[in-house]
Amino acid sequence: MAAPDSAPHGAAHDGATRGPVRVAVLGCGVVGTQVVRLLTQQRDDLAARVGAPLEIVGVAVRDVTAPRAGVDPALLTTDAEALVARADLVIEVIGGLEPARSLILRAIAAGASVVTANKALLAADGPTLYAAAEAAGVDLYFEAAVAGAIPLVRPVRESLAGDRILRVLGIVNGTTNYVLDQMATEGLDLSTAVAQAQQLGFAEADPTADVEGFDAAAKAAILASLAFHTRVPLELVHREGIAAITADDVAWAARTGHVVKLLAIAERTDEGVSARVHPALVPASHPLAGVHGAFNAVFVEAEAAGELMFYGRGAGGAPTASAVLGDVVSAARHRVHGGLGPVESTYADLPVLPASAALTRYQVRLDVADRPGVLAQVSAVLAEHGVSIEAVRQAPQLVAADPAADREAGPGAAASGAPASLAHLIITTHAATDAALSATVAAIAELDSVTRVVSVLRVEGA
Ligand SMILES: NC(=O)c1ccc[n+]([C@@H]2O[C@H](COP(=O)([O-])OP(=O)(O)OC[C@H]3O[C@@H](n4cnc5c(N)ncnc54)[C@H](O)[C@@H]3O)[C@@H](O)[C@H]2O)c1
Ligand SMILES: N[C@@H](CCO)C(=O)O
Ligand code: NA
Repeated sequence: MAAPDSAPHGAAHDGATRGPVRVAVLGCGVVGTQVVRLLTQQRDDLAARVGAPLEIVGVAVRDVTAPRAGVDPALLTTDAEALVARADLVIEVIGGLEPARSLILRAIAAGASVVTANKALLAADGPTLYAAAEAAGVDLYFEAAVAGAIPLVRPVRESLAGDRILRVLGIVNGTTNYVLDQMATEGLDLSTAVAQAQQLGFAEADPTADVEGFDAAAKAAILASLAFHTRVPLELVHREGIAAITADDVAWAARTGHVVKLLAIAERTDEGVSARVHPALVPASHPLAGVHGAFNAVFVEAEAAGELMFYGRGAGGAPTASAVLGDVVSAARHRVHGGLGPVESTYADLPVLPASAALTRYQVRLDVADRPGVLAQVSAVLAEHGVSIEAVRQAPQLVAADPAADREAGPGAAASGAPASLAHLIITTHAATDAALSATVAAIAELDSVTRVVSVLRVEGA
């Protein structure tokens, strides 16, 4: 059958059209440049896979004079609003809430399908976008928003749609994994490693989003919502970043057979669902401990499927563009042949529990006076709070050699005049709630024999 001359316009899903699918790209930074490159270089393959050519009708940028390798300057425009009105398919790779949200809504209202990599926006206001797309009968795809190149959104939404997902656990932020890995293997400090991640194109425009766990929390909210068919708002995702992780934490992790990782965990229990992001000690023998650089890895546990592991590049221009292009092909095929991708599924509407209810093991490191009865005092506090000890290890610690530690040791320690015998206690607990552990640690810190609570880290994956 000969292709008609007219291009598919607006929400035309009649399957009769075979003209080019008009594609607008919004944003031409790390990801956008690679999206344009792939759209250009893979033009013939993409046309064959879609069933019609993909025609780039424009690339919206802030500054048309900035050099962009491999992007035809004639395509650049600063008028994103006019551009979306001329497209059948809009790729949003600007990031952030505005103007991305308004442009996506404008595109949807004009009948265009949308592909976005914007987890911040989806986690903050996904339901508005999903509802608009569903009402307009267009696709909204976002594989690149979670774990970059790794197919994860599609498997959770589609491949596992017949199963019951119980848990999602993994590393979903490439920047923080890169940083923690560089601290562990190269001895770099946090800020140097973050600067490297920025240069390599892994980090968000504001890398605080990575370091403070906002990026991972957004991904956890998206994953939990998809996995449990329940809206899990970003505000209910417990979030701790890696800013407080020290070289000392990383070194002690290694000494105790662990690696520090920033984990995102979404769980379903009989009571409801929860999502949390925090650094955790992972046993060196666990597969997640072997995830280096900006790689991501996610375990999905489903009732019938059992445990599945997804691994690959979670950040970077080309890997992220790969996920964007996969979505572009799906959405463009629907423009050409008819059909729609999955819509938001929230029918289960399970209670979203505070993550403080989650049970985890902890490792608590303390500087204590090395004298009889100290261990008994510390153990008594744990017992009083119902926190059960799994293991205790003691190591000599020359705390008096560290002036900062002397200051923190407080007047009591100074009065004792003590170059004293100090020890480092590493206590691993059995599973406890956040609330029980926090109360325990506060009480331990009050003991005269405890000069410093050095760190409290969760232990996962054992
Ligand atoms: N970089 C990655 O590894 C990665 C991975 C997965 C997802 N993402 C997501 O992809 C999106 C883009 O990320 P990035 O790393 O390419 O960011 P980037 O900062 O490199 O690129 C964004 C571009 O958008 C431009 N822009 C800003 N406002 C604009 C406007 N009003 N009109 C047109 N252009 C505008 C900026 O000038 C910039 O060039 C974000 O949502 C990000 O979270 C990035
Ligand atoms: N800044 C993000 C990009 C991928 O979403 C990361 O480091 O993982
Ligand atoms: Na992905």
